Amino acid sequence: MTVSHITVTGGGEYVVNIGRGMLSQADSFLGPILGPAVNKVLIIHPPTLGAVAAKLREDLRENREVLLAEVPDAENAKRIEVAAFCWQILGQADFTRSDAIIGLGGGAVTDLAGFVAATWLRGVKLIQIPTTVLAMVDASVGGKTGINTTEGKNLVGAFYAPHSVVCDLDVLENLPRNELLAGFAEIVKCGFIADEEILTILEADIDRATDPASNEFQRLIELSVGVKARVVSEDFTEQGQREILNYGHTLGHAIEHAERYTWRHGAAISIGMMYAAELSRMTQNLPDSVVDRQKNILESLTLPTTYKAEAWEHLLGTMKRDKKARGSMLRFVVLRDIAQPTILNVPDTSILYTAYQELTD
Ligand SMILES: NC(=O)c1ccc[n+]([C@@H]2O[C@H](COP(=O)([O-])OP(=O)(O)OC[C@H]3O[C@@H](n4cnc5c(N)ncnc54)[C@H](O)[C@@H]3O)[C@@H](O)[C@H]2O)c1
Ligand SMILES: O=C(O)C(=O)C[C@@H](O)[C@H](O)[C@H](O)COP(=O)(O)O
Ligand SMILES: [Zn+2]
Repeated sequence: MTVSHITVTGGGEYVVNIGRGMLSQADSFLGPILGPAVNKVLIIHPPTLGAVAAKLREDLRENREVLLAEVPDAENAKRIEVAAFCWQILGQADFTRSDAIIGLGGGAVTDLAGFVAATWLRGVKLIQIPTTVLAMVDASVGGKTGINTTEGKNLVGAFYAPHSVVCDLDVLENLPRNELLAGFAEIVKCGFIADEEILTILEADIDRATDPASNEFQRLIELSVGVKARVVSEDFTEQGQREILNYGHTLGHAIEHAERYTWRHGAAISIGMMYAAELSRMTQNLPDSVVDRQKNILESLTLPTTYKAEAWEHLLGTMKRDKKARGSMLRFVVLRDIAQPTILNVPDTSILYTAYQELTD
């Protein structure tokens, strides 16, 4: 079993383990990570991972009590009612501050599990076991946890770092292809905001790059986690630098809201990144070649890059609730060039509409 380790220091020091075979030796690998003081573990998981969760429970239960919380699939997990369901299980099982929560699932579950761990007794040990590409490279690392409200995406949450992250690539075996490709949107994001090697690997051979069995795939996971780890270690609570991880998310989150959370996060972010690139071309002189390069890479992953013209007013209204906004000032992450992100303050929304017109079918 070869496992690489990336250390993150934001919000406490922890390790992201990336490799294969870790879950097949769950007790010998996860036991020491949980530690001897943990008597009870709650594994929060979606229905699709019921069998994986049950196996994990069998492997871990010899030395501790293990409970399962099956939560609704995908974005339906990120609701206050679901957090309350988890709190109820923890309360009824007398979970104390020396016990632990495992988030086993995609980004929706790791966001929820993180929020539950941050809020139960004001914080219990959290181990993230991401099971989608997106959750491995992004959601499980960095400690942004949260749920949605009727008004928008991730509007309630906490910064709460995990104790450890376990990315076992073997778990991706049954991940549907469209989910796998959607996760690549965040990998592309890391390439454009911080690390051109990611783009080079994607362009060299997209089939190998997206094959979970290939070395290129593992390298992309490691490079992307590396980008995230560096950024969140510098700025855990998003006082500045961390905002670059929001490239493509201002419009992307508004699209997710407009689509009532039925779209994959990565698909919405793909369009959002094209929008940010158009804004960058208009305001930062981002070369046409970079905008075209981003479009080509996203299209090679079959990710969407255009959206409905008639949606603009609704999207603009939702973007005003973006966490980067300050008063009536919308703020966007834009690029001066590859790996040169900066913030664009937008007092006048006319420029936003002009850029949007470039995206419409
Ligand atoms: N906290 C952060 O920093 C951060 C970063 C990026 C995204 N996010 C959040 O992550 C969420 C999106 O995450 P996602 O794309 O992983 O989606 P997701 O969690 O909804 O999972 C996608 C689908 O894949 C299924 N699935 C998960 N693992 C599987 C597996 N191994 N095999 C088969 N099916 C599997 C799930 O049941 C679900 O239907 C969004 O809510 C987004 O806001 C958070
Ligand atoms: O970790 C971050 O910081 C990010 O912005 C990563 C994003 O990919 C992620 O989607 C995050 O959940 C967005 O957070 P939000 O603060 O814009 O809600
Ligand atoms: Zn994201």
